Order: sequence, then C-alpha cells, then structure tokens
Amino acid sequence: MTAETFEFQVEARQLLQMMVHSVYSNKDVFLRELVSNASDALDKLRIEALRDDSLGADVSDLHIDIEADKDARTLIVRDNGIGMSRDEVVGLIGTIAKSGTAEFLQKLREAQKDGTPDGAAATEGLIGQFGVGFYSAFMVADEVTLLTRRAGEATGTRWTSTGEGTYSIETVDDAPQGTSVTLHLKPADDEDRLFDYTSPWKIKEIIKRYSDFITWPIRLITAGTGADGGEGEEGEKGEKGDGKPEPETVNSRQALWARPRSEVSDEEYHELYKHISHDWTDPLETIRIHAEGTFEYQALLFLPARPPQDLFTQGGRRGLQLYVKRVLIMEECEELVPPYLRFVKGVVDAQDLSLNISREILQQDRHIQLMRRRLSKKVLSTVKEMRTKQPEKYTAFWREFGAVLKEGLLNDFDNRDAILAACSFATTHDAEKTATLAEYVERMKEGQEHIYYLNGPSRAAVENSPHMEAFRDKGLEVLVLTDPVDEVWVDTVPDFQGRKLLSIAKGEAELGTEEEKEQAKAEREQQREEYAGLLTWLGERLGDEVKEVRLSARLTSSPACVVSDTDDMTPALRNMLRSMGQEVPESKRILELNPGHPLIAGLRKAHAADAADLRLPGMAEIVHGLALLAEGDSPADPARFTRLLAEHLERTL
Ligand SMILES: Nc1ncnc2c1ncn2[C@@H]1O[C@H](COP(=O)(O)OP(=O)(O)OP(=O)(O)O)[C@@H](O)[C@H]1O
Repeated sequence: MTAETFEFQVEARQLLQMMVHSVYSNKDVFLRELVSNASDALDKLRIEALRDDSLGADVSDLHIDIEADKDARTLIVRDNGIGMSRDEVVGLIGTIAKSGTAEFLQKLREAQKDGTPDGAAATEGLIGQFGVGFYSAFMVADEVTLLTRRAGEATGTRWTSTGEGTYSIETVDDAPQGTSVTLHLKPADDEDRLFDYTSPWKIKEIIKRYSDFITWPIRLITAGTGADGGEGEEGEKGEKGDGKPEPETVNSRQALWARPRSEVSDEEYHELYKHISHDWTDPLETIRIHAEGTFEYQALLFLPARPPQDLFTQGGRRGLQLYVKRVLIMEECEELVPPYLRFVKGVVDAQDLSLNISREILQQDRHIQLMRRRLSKKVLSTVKEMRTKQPEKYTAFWREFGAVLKEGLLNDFDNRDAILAACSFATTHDAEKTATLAEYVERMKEGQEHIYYLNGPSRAAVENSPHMEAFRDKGLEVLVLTDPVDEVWVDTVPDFQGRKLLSIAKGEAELGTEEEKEQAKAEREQQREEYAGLLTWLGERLGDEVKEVRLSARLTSSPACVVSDTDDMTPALRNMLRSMGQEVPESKRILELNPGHPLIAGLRKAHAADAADLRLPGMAEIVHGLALLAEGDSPADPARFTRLLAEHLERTL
C-alpha cells in the first residue's frame, strides 16, 4: 500500500520544531516517555482483556523490548500492548489534543525570545509543566517510525516523520499487535548531552533511574559490533542457539509501594509520580499508606507541585490508579478520592477486590468507600502538618490548590473539621501570611465574639471597602476572602470552636467591649431620634431599591454603605448562582448612613428645615449611588446618577 503524506496540525508542528532543535537539556527523558507509553499500552490491553473476552489478544507474555543497534544507529522501543488504530495514530500523534497547548506555546515563545540563561531555564520549566511525551523522541532522532496494530484489528499502520512539518502514513498487513517506535538516532554529541543511546550501559542507566518500578519486564536486546551488554556484565547475557542475542531484563519490576519505605528513594517515588500523572515536575509531597487488618491495601499518593491544565475543566483526568494485588485494573478510579481532592494523584493496591469489578459496583462498594474516607483524612492531615512543619511547601500548595480544597466544605460534612484545619485564609492581621481559624480565634480581642470576614474580588477591594472602616479603627482582624468558592462555603460553616462566622457586610455591626457597646447603643438611640424624620423619608423615597435605611456603627469615614440582611445572599453570590443558571429571588439591601459624616449631618439639617426642599430627592439618590460605588457596584442608572451629581456639584461653585 502506498503511503499518504499529511501535514502536522499547527501546534504539533511548533512543538516538534522545538524538539528537533532541542530546547530541553536533559535528552535522556525521551526513553522514559516511550517506555511510559509502552507500559500504559500494556496496562490498557490487560484491562481491556479483563473486560472483553472476545478481544482475542494474547496477554500471557506482555513486555517491553528495547532493541539497540550500534551499527545501524537505531533504537527500537517495542511493546505488545493495546496498539493504535489508524485513526488513533492520526488523532493522537499527528495532533495535540491537550488543553492549554496554545497558551503553553505562547509562553514558551516568550521565554525563548529572551535568549538569556534565565530564559532557557524558563523554557525548560515550561516543558516540564506541559510534558511532550512521544514528541520528545525528536530530541534524539532525525527520523521516527511508528508501527502499530490495535488489538482486535486485522491491519496495522506505519507512521513516519522527520519532525519537519509532515508525516506519512500507510496501512500495513503484517504488523504484529502492539507498537514499535524506531528511532534513527542523531550522531552522539556529548557536549550537547546527546549521548550514545545505543550503548547498553546508557540504556540501563536511564531505565534504572526513570523506569525501574514499571512492573512489566523491560528487556534489552543489543545488536551490532561492540554490543557488549554493558560494563562488566558480559556474563549475564548469552546468545540463543540461532545466533540472536538473548534479551536481558533490565528493570527490577518491583512495585514501589510493596517495597520497604527505607529502601525507596525520593527520586524513585518522583519517577512513579511522573509516570502516572504525565507531569514532568517533581511532586510536592509523597504520602504512603499501609492499611492492615481485614481489608488490606497500600496506597501511594502524591500532591503535585503545579495544578494540571484540566483542574477546572469538566471531564478532566481524575482519580487514582486502582490495582488489585499488583494488577492494574482501573486507570482513573474517581471513586477513591472526593472531587475536592481531585488534584491528588497516585496508586491504590488492594488485596481483596475482584479483578473485574465494574464501575457501578465500585460506586457502592463498602471497601472503596472506607478507602476513600481514610485516604481523604490522610491527605487532609498531611496538608495540616505541612503548614506547621514545612510552611513554604504549604504556601505553595495552598496557592495552587486552596480554592479546590475549600470546595470540600460544601459537601464533605464528615470531614469538615479536618478540612477547616487544613485551610488558611488571608487576613487583615498580616498582608503576607495566611491564618488558620484557630490562629484567628487565639488572637481575638477581648469582648470579640465572632469571627469576621469580608468577601470581595481582590484583597485591595476588601481592604478599601467602607464595611472595613470601624473594624480597622478598633483593630479587629477580618478574614479577606477572595476566591469565588468563599462566597458559598461561609454559609455552610456556621461556627468554629463555638464562634460564629460573620460577614462584616451583613446585618448590624456591634463592636467593642460590653461597655463600649452599651455606650454606642445609647448614642445611637439618641441619634436615631434626631434622624427619625430623615430615615423615614429616605426609606420611602428609595423604597424601590432598598429595604431599610438605618444609621451605621461600621462607618467612620464614608458617608454611607449598603449591607445585606443577615440571612440574605450577597450580590456576588447571587450573580454566581445566576451565572450557573439557578433562579435566585431578588432581595433588597439595606442602606446605612454615617451620622458622623458632614454630608449626612447636612442632609438631616436640610430635611429638618424643609422636608419639601427640592434638592433633597436628588441628594437621596446620590447618597445611595455613592454607597453602591464604594463597594464596587454601580447605581442602577449610572447616566442619571452622573447627571444628578454634576448638577449638585455645579451649585457648589
Ligand atoms: N506505545 C503506545 N501504544 C499505544 N498507544 C500509544 C503508545 N504511545 C503513545 N500512544 C498513544 O498516543 C497518545 C499520545 O502520547 P504522548 O506520549 O504524546 O502523550 P501522553 O502520553 O498522553 O502524555 P504525555 O505528554 O504526558 O506523555 C497516548 O496518550 C496514547 O494514547
């Protein structure tokens, strides 16, 4: 059959360009990527064979072969796994389906334009975050041929490219099942860290470092002159009777979680993490769990250092790998971690589950639920501990994943206390450091009963809000909540250690010691009498927009502010629910006036002197508009507001 030639999709071409011209200094990782793909393909075949008897694939001798030929300068990585159909080859290899590719390339270009060593480091860091998988073969090869046949299909596909814009594809009749990737290696150039990848010694070193834990046999076959099986290891390999070299298994094949902790290095854990997460960056933290008793299992969990691209996209990769007695039965078992811990990656290996357990049964399985609970608790306690023992790590973690973890407060009521203990919040106490609720409570002032917070779109918006004035004056600490999820969870956590969580933009503010409160109350009583006429008149005048007009105890410098009633939703929450398509009833807000402000005092005087003063209705609207503007909202009719304000300003000239 003749080969057809295709062009790479734009993003793929750009990525390839960078691989060909090698932007990544550690080129050894190409082999890790190919072996990782081969191992995944073997896992997939076994899982599919477990589910589907009719597949007709032989799964009795699954393995990965690495064949190096020094004379031909080729390296072949071959697996007898699931393979790919022609469409899959075109879809998976010719295009890049990953979300965020365009954005990634843009950043990469910017980093490269730089041309400095810093720029180069940034480039490498970016590739580390993104991962380029199969394409990394082009760092070491000037031509790559992939021959593959999907299990259950009759014909195979050959894909060839030099990485320069096009690839060719042809259908072949006699391809073995699985995939082989043949690299025509570039000449070795040690200075460029482009080593001789046909050297058995080099290959073994790479496998040992990056892929030792792969449980499938990785077998090395060397050919060509000078292929000696590695330094000082000649005795281990021989030749078969037919003159073909005997393959040598080069990985120890031990599952990391089954080995004693003291014998596994951090680097080995990190390589396992990279294999299962497809992340190129080391994880932030590794968590080991060994559960004994009636239901035995082991787990290795990882907290990533960076969020995956699909953390907030629906249908993103979620869940843990589920093994039963060392056999991988599910790649992304979502039932093992709750959605708010969806960034956790890892492996769970259980002793007593059925090998062909279905998704439906998993969802109800008591053991799965028990594991999920235990794993969640362990992750939460690890995060909590990280905060005290490794504050920098915690800060990095919290910056990336705090907003996700807080989602747990909305639905995991069993673990609410554990989640809260892992949470920390920005606060007015210290602009640099977050605080836990426990720390907040410890610092509470004498006479302070509640935990105060204010939601807002940014720290600056919260700090400059008029609601903050009296709290700042009295030195009361306020939590600064700026994540969208903060609008919601605060309503599901009514108290902490018996202290109510109170929004300072809601209800009446009563601050200070008992004595101060008494005094303030008496003062307000008197003012209320003075202001009764104005408040009633304003209440009627603005009745369409506000539910009440009252005097404020929270303002010291602004003339007015709007607040929500204790049980009403904040406007931000209402908007959020609406944008999610929920119907939310309109609720009017409360206008609070600062009797200590000259504008309000003047308004009272003017109203007392002549309630029919023609300037008053306009002033009422202006005061209300100013209150809305102060919290970042806008008057219902901005044009009218501006006109009224301009008219009043005119008179002052
Ligand atoms: N040996 C193989 N056998 C079967 N399918 C493969 C093989 N190698 C690659 N693939 C398919 O091609 C896809 C793309 O591979 P590629 O290595 O580019 O990315 P990836 O493994 O998904 O992610 P990453 O970039 O993080 O490595 C894989 O997800 C897999 O479906």
